[in-house]
Amino acid sequence: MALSLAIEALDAGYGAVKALRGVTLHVEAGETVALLGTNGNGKSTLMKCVMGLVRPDRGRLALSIDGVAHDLTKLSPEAIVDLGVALVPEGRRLFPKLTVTENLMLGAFRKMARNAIQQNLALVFDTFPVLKERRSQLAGTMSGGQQQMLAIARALMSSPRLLLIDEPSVGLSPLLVSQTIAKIGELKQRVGLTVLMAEQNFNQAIRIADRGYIIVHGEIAVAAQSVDELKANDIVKRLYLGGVA
Ligand SMILES: Nc1ncnc2c1ncn2[C@@H]1O[C@H](COP(=O)(O)OP(=O)(O)OP(=O)(O)O)[C@@H](O)[C@H]1O
Repeated sequence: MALSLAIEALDAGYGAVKALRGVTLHVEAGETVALLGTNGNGKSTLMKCVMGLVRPDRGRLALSIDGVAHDLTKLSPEAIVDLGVALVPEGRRLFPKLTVTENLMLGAFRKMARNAIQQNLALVFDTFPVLKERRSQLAGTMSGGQQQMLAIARALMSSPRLLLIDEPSVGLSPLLVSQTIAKIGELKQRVGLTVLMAEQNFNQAIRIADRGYIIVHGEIAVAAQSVDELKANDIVKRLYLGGVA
């Protein structure tokens, strides 16, 4: 199944707060695209728009699945999950008093066949052995890194083709950030996912990204076709690489 995402001239916000202005961005099937920006620049809002959790004021938001376009602006979050999109939210949003397995089961969706759920469970336990070892442990008692793995694994339970990952590095030590990013890269190879990852951590994100965008004050300031192009950009040098633009 070939799935791609196209966002054009998107405006979104919260009343008087204009969080996104004229955002145009695309993610092609099989790509890993980084959406880079510091706090409050609109990354989470963009992810929520794709999931149907925030309704845009203007613009186009569409998935193409095997050449058939689906307008996401009119669909419920459940219908968007049904189409093969899943979000790993910022701050994980796990259920701390539920076990690892219970959290995972909540990621599977209602209409899924029992054997598909079992297959997904086997896949995530194989990908994240620590979750298998700790499957009966309460999510809230696990380390930050393990909780991030669980949040990613839970999103995988709905068999997504497009995974949106919102700031996987938040609250993790440098080593755990590195391990989490490597795991996302590994997963991508393994399951053939398309990934849009919001990150503040430029150097970690570009380890697995094919290309990236820089978002500043709700607008796309840089759209680069490759990581090399991103690194050579003057705005990127100024913001992330300590250079003088
Ligand atoms: N529920 C909300 N109500 C009002 N304003 C909001 C809401 N959520 C976000 N905002 C504002 O929208 C803007 C974009 O926020 P957003 O969370 O999308 O940015 P971000 O780049 O993901 O940063 P962060 O990492 O802090 O989440 C900010 O000015 C923020 O204060």
